[in-house]
Amino acid sequence: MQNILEICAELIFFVLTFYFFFSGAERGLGPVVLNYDQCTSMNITNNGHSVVVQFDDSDDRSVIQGGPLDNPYRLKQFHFHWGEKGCHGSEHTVAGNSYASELHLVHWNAVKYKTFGEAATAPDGLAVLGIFLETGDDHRWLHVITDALYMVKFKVSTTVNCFNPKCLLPSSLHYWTYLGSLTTPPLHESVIWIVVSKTKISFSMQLGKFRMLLFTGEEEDQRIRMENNFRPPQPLKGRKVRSSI
Ligand SMILES: NS(=O)(=O)c1cc(F)cc(F)c1
Ligand SMILES: [Zn+2]
Repeated sequence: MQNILEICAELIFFVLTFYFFFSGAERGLGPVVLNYDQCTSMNITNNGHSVVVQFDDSDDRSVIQGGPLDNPYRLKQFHFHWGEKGCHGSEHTVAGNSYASELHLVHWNAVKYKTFGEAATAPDGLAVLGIFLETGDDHRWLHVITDALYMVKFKVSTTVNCFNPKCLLPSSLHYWTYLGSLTTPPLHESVIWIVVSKTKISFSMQLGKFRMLLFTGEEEDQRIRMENNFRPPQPLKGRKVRSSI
């Protein structure tokens, strides 16, 4: 009887070791690598929800790869979420703490899918790099974007040439990653989230320029300020969050 129990215990130990070794739970996360071309930005748009800078994604000139990603993902656009005051405005929190704003760099899996729209509905379709913004000294390169915001106060678009968003990113990209969803409707569960742990972008006067934007168009009677365009964090519901550190 004793021998049978010992054999069962060894068998269970072997199965669990095999699972953890091959499940990837222990596999280290490598660095995330950004290869952005200097001149693929096209325009900046107030789309009535946020301010979005869109990129030419017809080829692989601007991609993100490495880390949790199995192949390169093409840069499509970046946009921001922010609050009306204080340190509320980010869509992720760290140990329960939120930040004034959060930058999202949106990429799509052009290796597996033909269009962004198709990728946006697939579980491995999108990779969004999230960077926290906090109030402090104004950021030397963010002004290239914030100086253009007056041109898109209403729901309009204007050109932006040769803006490489890599200038907004921290030097060391330590991150957390998990499988999640778009944070705005249609909320597709199609995002590999990569949230940078070290805030880099600080802004104070510049944040005020985001809060001067309007949700409404020039032709509309109402003038509604664009603020609090963030979705509060949602329950993890069993999602595994992995750390690169
Ligand atoms: N906020 S988000 O990055 O999840 C996002 C990205 C996107 F391309 C479209 C969306 F509706 C929402
Ligand atoms: Zn977003």
